[in-house]
Amino acid sequence: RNSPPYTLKDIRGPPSPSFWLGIEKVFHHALVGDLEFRWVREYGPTWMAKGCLGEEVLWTADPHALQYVFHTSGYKFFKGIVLDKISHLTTGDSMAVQDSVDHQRHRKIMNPAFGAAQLRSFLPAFRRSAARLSQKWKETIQLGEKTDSCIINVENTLSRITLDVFGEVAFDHRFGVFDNNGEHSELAQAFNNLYVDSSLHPPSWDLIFKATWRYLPRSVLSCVKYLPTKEYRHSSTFLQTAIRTGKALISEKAAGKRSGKDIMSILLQSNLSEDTRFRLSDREMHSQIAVLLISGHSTTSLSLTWLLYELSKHPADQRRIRDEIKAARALAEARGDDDLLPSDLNDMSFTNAVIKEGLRFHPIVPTLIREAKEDCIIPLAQPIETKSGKIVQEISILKGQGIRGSVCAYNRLKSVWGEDADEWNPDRFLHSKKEGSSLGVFSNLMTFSAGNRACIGWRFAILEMQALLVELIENFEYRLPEGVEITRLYAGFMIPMVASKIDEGVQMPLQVSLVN
Ligand code: HEM
Repeated sequence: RNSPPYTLKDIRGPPSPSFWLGIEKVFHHALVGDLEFRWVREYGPTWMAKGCLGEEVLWTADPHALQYVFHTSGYKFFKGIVLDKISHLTTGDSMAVQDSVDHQRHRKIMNPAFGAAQLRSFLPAFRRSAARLSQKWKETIQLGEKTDSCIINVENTLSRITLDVFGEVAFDHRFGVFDNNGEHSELAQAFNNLYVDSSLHPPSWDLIFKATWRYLPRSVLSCVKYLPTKEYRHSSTFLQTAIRTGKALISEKAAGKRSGKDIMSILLQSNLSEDTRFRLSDREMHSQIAVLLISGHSTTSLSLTWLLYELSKHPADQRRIRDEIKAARALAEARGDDDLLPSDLNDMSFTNAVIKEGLRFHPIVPTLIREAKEDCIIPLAQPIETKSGKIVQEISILKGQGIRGSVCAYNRLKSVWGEDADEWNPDRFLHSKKEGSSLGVFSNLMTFSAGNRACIGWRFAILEMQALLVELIENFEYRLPEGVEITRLYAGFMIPMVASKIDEGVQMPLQVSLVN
């Protein structure tokens, strides 16, 4: 080592506006990414910022630091008491709150349901739901004043169709949310505004309250769910609904009413291990349904929503995708196939480059939170200057210190993506020399995280995005409506809202026209 290990105290970063709130309040009110992009410009890809009660937190977008924290260090970092507790409130004893050996046990049972071959069998269901969505938009347009175009809140319909298709492929169950706007679905109601209620613009008292959790005994923390605020009430209601739904689905399967190749059936099958130590308990199994519901549909629908937003600003890219679809369809027809196969979707190089650029530009999980379980040294790819002017290439972290992995800032690092990293340019993925990924599970992006806790559903998400995007670009053109300003806010996920209509909740109104 050519320099002594520097601790968090030595690392430069933005000044803290207050001891009580640190940068937390400002962070939760800023447009997603704006502060982190600015801090990277000012301090380099690694900096220190104080959280509530003066807590020193290391923020990093540095590829080596991210690789170490999320991948090579194994289970040396966990999500921290606050995130664990919040995840527990909404997903019970799911894999999202497990650590070390238990987490490995959960992943082992879940993995078979997310293999590439298994996922390919979901494509017809994705394509059917894409066709339903497209039919619905056509009807909406034809009923409108102009008959060839109208403004559609694409976020709302995408979120409902992805929940329905998730019910089908994950549980062999029809939630029926898409057709009736979710009015008769207890589950859809439980989802309604879940993220906004729980995480948008948290009040100061709550940020400070959460910062005290690390000092509270577990018995006190277990009472948090009874707090009469929107966040805690809504999270508990969601969990109860999801667990009730899970129990009903599992008993239907046990009674032989449903069977098949859906995710739940494979999970139940893979939980039949002879050795009970490797099985999931009933409670863990029900909780898995909650985590799958939370992570399995709004993630994809929000990512697609942001992608359509970006395409609305880049009509030439829409045309290029449409040309590619035409060529792929011609090949499929020549083969005698009615629809595109997974291999056709994978061969559409520009369309896939657009999906990658969308995931790079708008990662819906913009920041990942971790806490060190033991002292360790974090390596840096890009050296930084300390407060005393030393240039350092590693930082010493103590047990209990917090880390924020800045996915949005890493995804725009010039050293990784080139000088035009802040611009939308799908072609970068066509011309990049390096194939495969060196960080994360997909295309060198951190969007699905990395290592043993990386997104288990990333292949699922890509296939579903391909299937929906092809339908939605083949049939429609998108533009931003006049005078509408979309804003990116943090509510657990990066959500879109209309700047002047925050009180209307999550939405992405786009001008959608029929393709001539
Ligand atoms: C574009 C869509 C998606 C994105 C951007 C995304 C992103 C992520 C990220 C960043 C994590 C890591 C969170 C952390 O470590 O704090 C994660 C975990 C997870 N994701 Fe996804 N996800 C997507 C789609 C999906 C889908 C479709 C499923 C299920 C079908 C899914 C299931 C999960 C699960 C179960 C975990 C927890 C894994 C664990 O703790 O081991 N995700 N996802």
